[in-house]
Amino acid sequence: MATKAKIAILGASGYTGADAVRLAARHPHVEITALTANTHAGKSMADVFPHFFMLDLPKLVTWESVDWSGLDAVFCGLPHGTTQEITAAVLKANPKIKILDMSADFRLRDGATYAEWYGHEHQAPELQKEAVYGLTELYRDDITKARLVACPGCYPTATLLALVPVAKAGLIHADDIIVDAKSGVTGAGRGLKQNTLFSEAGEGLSPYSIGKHRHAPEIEQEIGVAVGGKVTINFTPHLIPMARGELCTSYVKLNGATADDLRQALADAYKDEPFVHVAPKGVVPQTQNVRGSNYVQIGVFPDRIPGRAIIISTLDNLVKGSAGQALQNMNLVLGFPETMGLEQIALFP
Ligand SMILES: NC(=O)C1=CN([C@@H]2O[C@H](COP(=O)(O)OP(=O)(O)OC[C@H]3O[C@@H](n4cnc5c(N)ncnc54)[C@H](OP(=O)(O)O)[C@@H]3O)[C@@H](O)[C@H]2O)C=CC1
Ligand SMILES: CC(=O)N[C@@H](CCC(=O)OP(=O)(O)O)C(=O)O
Repeated sequence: MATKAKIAILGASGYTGADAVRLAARHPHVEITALTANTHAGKSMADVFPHFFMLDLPKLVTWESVDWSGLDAVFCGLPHGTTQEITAAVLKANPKIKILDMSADFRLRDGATYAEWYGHEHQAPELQKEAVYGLTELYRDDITKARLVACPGCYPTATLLALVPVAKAGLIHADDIIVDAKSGVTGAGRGLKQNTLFSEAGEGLSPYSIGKHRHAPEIEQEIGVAVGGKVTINFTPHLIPMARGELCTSYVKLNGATADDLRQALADAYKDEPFVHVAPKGVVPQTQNVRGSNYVQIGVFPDRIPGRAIIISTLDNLVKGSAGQALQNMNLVLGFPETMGLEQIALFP
């Protein structure tokens, strides 16, 4: 594409939308043409996010007032449940536009599973069928051809990148996986919530949605695709007192393999992947190694219990866990080099 691609970012007054702005603003082939908000519509981006003082950005408007003609791609950083009808309206106005959805609205492939976990029938079932699951490293070819990319949640991205290659190779028992996950509080969005107040999240570690988090069926769906069968996993997320970052510890039962075999299988699977780093033996992944970057780091360790291993994976929930992966997918659907605009090194410490 010779001229710059024109993009809109829906939900730009939220955390994922703002990180999409941060990344897209420095992408050499992108022009940010429209930014939307709900309660913040009418404000400038610098009013809502003062750290954008150096950028000349469009004013925040409601999504209904955007002119979709002439746009090449749209990032959706909207609460789950709101994106289905908005996406349908956008695609009706411009059927050629590419959608990079960061919400959960199009990730589950099965309508009944969606209704069970999200409490209502899907509002755009045809689009749900059309959507491609946007975990870049697993579905690159399909994403390249897609019009609607359902970018995975932060927990599924971290977990699936750690587990899919070893489950697919039969090195672990896919029906005996325990995932213990921790997320920084930006994972819960920018809206005011009691549990993300500094006084309540700042000095504690809180498990939530124990045994029933809506990302469990998303993870099960994709491990199920990898092994060709139905699987159930045990998944417990925790809110941890840091702004951004996520770390998942997966406890697995080995199927005649060793921890070294798992590490080698992961290293082989990701040897050409620009954003997945399989740590050498003994190197412990930590959130600081990936904060602010689009990288994922994975480490494998033998368990003291014979026949078991522990896989640790970490990412930044607002980058590889949402806006970065969406931009990576935008690069694919618009034909730009996949890593363009995404090669920032982690902000350490
Ligand atoms: N935060 C994270 O780490 C991750 C989030 N996600 C998903 O991405 C999506 C966005 O998350 P996040 O950025 O954290 O959320 P935020 O709550 O920070 O932002 C939500 C955005 O959506 C706008 N909005 C809210 N309601 C409506 C509506 N009814 N119609 C139109 N716009 C609306 C808000 O506008 P206003 O501010 O003006 O009210 C705001 O711009 C969610 O689906 C989330 O689950 C996915 C992966 C990681
Ligand atoms: C800390 C926190 O609250 N995290 C969010 C997950 C963020 C995310 O990835 O949610 P989506 O599936 O909607 O994209 C949660 O547990 O619901």
